[in-house]
Amino acid sequence: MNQKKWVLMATAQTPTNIAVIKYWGKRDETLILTITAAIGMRPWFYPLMISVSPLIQTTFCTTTTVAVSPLFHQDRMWLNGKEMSLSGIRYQNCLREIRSRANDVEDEKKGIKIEKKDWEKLHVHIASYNNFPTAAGLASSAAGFACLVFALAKLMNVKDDEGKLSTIARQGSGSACRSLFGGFVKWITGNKEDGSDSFSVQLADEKHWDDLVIIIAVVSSRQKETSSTTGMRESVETSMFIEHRAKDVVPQRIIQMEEAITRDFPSVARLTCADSNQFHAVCLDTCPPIFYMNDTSHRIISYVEKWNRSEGTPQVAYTFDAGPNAVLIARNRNIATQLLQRLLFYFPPPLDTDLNSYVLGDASILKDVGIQSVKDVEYLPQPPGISNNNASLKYKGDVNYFICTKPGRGPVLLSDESQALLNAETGLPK
Ligand SMILES: Nc1ncnc2c1ncn2[C@@H]1O[C@H](COP(=O)(O)OP(=O)(O)OP(=O)(O)O)[C@@H](O)[C@H]1O
Ligand SMILES: C[C@@](O)(CCOP(=O)(O)OP(=O)(O)O)CC(=O)O
Repeated sequence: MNQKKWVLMATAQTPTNIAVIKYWGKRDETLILTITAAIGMRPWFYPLMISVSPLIQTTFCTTTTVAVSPLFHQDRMWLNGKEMSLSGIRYQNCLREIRSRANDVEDEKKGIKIEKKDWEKLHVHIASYNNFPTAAGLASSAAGFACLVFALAKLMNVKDDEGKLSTIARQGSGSACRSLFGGFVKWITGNKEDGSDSFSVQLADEKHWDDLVIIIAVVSSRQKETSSTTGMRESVETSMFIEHRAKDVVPQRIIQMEEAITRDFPSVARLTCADSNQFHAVCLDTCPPIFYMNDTSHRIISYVEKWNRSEGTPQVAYTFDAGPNAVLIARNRNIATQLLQRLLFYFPPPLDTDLNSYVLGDASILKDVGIQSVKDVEYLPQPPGISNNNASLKYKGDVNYFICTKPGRGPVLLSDESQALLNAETGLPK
């Protein structure tokens, strides 16, 4: 290793993912091994071109820069601008595993040569930023740990494929195991005690079903009271229902969901809604009970259920992770337009809201709905099938904002150094 004062960096971006068959319950807390398989989809990656600049932003993603330098005296991490400790077992396990797979790295332009054996002595700096609420039931740990492992793997020239990397990300957070791929991803339970057969596989990539449209209703950005880690531990300890779910329900649902992903929307919708409801029923069966959804979440469920029933076949699926925020999957753009129209009718923004901050992501759906300003929302027609008595039932301000997006891709490396979160000379946050 040459001793000049250099800093070598890599920056990656990873969208978060939503589970359509939920992971809830561990059989090993340290290695993070699940009691059931789980299937997730990658919805939250919608490139949003900002017209006045060449910047490409993404909706709901984590950006992580990792750096290595002989200047660094210890491993350090900054999350959303604040320094945090890396002493926790999850971070330590990820760092140890990835370091053990590091290879020789050479950057001829910068005159940097790191040999495989040097990695044990070198320290890393990590800066990560979530452009969405952290620890609020929007899977920040999934995007966060997947992005960290992916970025470190690139920096350290780790040759393992995404499946192998998923076993490392899994040790940061279970849901991160599914986040190394785009599209639909299955986390295989595995049987081995060391967890080596508990990894993820891609079932279908993001292009396989790209007419799906996803609308996320962010009902609350507040940090939830019971983290997923604590919640699922308490469910395993106290819920009788969780065993039935793990033994008799999820194995069949996984098989059915894999079949349905061949573009059978009604089956995907039925399975997704049923699994979300059952996961929340397990939370309720936990002692003390865990309430992740709120009245707004319940209202959204009943609107979708009524609509689906009136059509005779599901048009929209809903699913809720460990929080009140709804992820709604529409079978195509036409249905998504109707869905957004209905959502805006029931949950109009307060009058002083800028529409561009109320509907984020692919806001072009707003045009299809025929809305240009907040004022237009007031004149939206009443959704069919509601009696006039209920027409006045509007819940202004109960949804913080909506995001329109599509199935998305997996982690990507950002080659443009201006997007790095660490300074290229000091390796400290910019
Ligand atoms: N960008 C990130 N990089 C590294 N770690 C992160 C990042 N974002 C979040 N985390 C870790 O994940 C923790 C939050 O995980 P938690 O499971 O409580 O919430 P969540 O993932 O947002 O919600 P849920 O999993 O229920 O959808 C944070 O306290 C932090 O330790
Ligand atoms: C409801 C879920 O979102 C739970 C996610 O739990 P986490 O992956 O956040 O938990 P840990 O493994 O303890 O970090 C369902 C899912 O993503 O499958």
